[in-house]
Amino acid sequence: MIYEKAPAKINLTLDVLHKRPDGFHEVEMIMTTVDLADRIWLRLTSERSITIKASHRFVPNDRKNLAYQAADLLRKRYRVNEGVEITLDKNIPIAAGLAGGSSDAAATLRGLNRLWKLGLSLDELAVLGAEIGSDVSFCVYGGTAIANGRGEKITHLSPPPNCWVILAKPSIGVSTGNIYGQLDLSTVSHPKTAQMIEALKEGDYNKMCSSLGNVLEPVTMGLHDEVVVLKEQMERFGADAVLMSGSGPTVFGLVRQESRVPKIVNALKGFCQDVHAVRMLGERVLVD
Ligand SMILES: C[C@@](CO)(OP(=O)(O)O)[C@H](O)COP(=O)(O)OP(=O)(O)OC[C@H]1O[C@@H](n2ccc(N)nc2=O)[C@H](O)[C@@H]1O
Ligand SMILES: Nc1ncnc2c1ncn2[C@@H]1O[C@H](COP(=O)(O)OP(=O)(O)O)[C@@H](O)[C@H]1O
Repeated sequence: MIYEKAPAKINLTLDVLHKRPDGFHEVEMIMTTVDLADRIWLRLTSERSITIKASHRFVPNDRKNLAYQAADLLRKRYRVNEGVEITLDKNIPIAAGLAGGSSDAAATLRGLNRLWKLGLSLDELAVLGAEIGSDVSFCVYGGTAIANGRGEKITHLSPPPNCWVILAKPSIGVSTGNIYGQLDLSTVSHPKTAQMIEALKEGDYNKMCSSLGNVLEPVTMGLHDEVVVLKEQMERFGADAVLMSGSGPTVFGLVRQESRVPKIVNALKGFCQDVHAVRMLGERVLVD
């Protein structure tokens, strides 16, 4: 039995440069992993099947599950004859902009590489991950990186300065495809990506806070007032800086001073059920 941790990511920046002929958007985004994670167990089975056991009622337990797709891809590509039972203990909110499914797929790739003794490097797993979804390559490594292309071209960056991250997810779901589809590139205000890279390099917390930006935030906010209200409340309760992650609807607040965290969490819990206070992980997965 092999165990893998599948952490969530947040977007410190998310910029869209243009729409591509293949329908995807060319992005430039800085992501970092946080200490809110799904837990995954992989067990060899004698039958050649892939079985998913998921603890959450909104998570599919068939081939629609991204962890299933990761196992199926590896099995076919490397002609593996063994089967696997994948048990997912979900802690990351679903369809939240936190890459939960992508991280499960990435952890499955890392774990099966060990269980099936395939001897692949993280770089090779990241290339395979891109076939499953745009965020899977980043999740293979974790840590902090800038992603280009449709999200699969990864350049590693310095970890963020230490702070708390408060995540709050309103009880609505958004479709990533729909949010990208409604983006009007003629009106976007681009985030300060270069300044964010400097902030990470210098370990400058205040500069990191003032460099946060996400071009998808106004799109999701235009569709869901809950996200606008949540961002305003988090700012009012005292987070140092607040941004929506990915295509949303999760909003995160950065807080440097530990003593302020419980107050902000309790205030948010008054009107939002899904609130987590976590640390940035910052560092990459240690392998190979
Ligand atoms: C917005 C981001 C930011 O990290 O994350 P989430 O909000 O999902 O966490 C990602 O770009 C989401 O990546 P991911 O969720 O893996 O997307 P995919 O499954 O590859 O694509 C879902 C749909 O989103 C759109 N899409 C995705 C990526 C991209 N660069 N351009 C796009 O236009 C396409 O319509 C695609 O059909
Ligand atoms: N392992 C998984 N965990 C969560 N959702 C999954 C998984 N596999 C497939 N899905 C599907 O992917 C959709 C998006 O889920 P998720 O990855 O949590 O969102 P996001 O990309 O916004 O972070 C869900 O609606 C769910 O049906």
